[in-house]
Amino acid sequence: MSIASRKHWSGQNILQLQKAPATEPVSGTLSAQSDQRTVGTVTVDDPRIRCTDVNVYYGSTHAVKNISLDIGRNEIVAMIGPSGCGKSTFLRCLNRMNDTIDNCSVTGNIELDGQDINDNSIDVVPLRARVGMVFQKPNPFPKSIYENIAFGPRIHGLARDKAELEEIVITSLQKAGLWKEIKDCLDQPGTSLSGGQQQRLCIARAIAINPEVILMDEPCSALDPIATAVIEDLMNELCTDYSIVIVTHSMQQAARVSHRTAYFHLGNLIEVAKTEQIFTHPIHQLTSDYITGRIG
Ligand SMILES: Nc1ncnc2c1ncn2[C@@H]1O[C@H](COP(=O)(O)OP(=O)(O)OP(=O)(O)O)[C@@H](O)[C@H]1O
Repeated sequence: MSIASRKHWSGQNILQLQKAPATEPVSGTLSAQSDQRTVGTVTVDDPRIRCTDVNVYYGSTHAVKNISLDIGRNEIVAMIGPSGCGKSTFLRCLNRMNDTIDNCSVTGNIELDGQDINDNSIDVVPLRARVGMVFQKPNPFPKSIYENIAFGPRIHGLARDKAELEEIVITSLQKAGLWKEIKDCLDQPGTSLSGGQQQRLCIARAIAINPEVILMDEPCSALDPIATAVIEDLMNELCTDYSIVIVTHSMQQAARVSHRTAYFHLGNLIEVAKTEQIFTHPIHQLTSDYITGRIG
């Protein structure tokens, strides 16, 4: 399905809002001075992930402040906001990637299918398979295309034999929209692919270990517009099987791909709402200022 034929809003009205003169007051918004409780509904029915009162500290720096947010099943949630507002830090909480950072501590509660992911009994290796991650810069292993995909299922024991492993490799590459392009060169290094193909290889690698959620941290920032459009179309297809959380600096991208958008500012989650509403009728003054380019 192409971006144009998506069932959710495709972002046509953003520019209209961005054209508003910088001095024009935006009616019906809360003032920037009001308290920083999140505007909008942070919960959804039967969430895949439920975050409650999450705080993250780097030493004495309070980077994420008391954030509560649900991620629904088959939902794409975009996180937007100015540089340094805590989007990536919050994203990394969802599969405990912050555990790898020395002075980083996380408080609050994060549940995946009702299970506390920070509980002592949780093994982060299977957790990170269930909540996969795609990074800003494609990072294929220095191995063949085939091995990039086969490695995860092999170490997680997902295939009983070679034939099953091969089937996982093929299915994952098909789901990532890469199979037709590379089916005749599976032995070539993953690094020999173009940037956009490498990013889809990384998505296929995440898919191969049966994730429930895929986290994407600016997955298109190193890609050209055509490769970006391919990834965006792919996200639209993948959300029939997975929940997706994407951090993006591109409001147009958030508008095109996401069902809900969360606006972050200085470590706070300011507002969360259906994407169309955020970009056409934001409630909070800070959201409105960001959408209209007054802060950035
Ligand atoms: N490893 C780290 N050690 C110390 N402080 C950090 C670390 N990573 C991030 N920070 C700080 O935490 C805050 C939030 O950073 P984060 O990278 O999460 O923001 P962001 O919204 O994703 O920014 P950007 O859009 O620029 O990627 C910033 O003040 C940043 O300097």
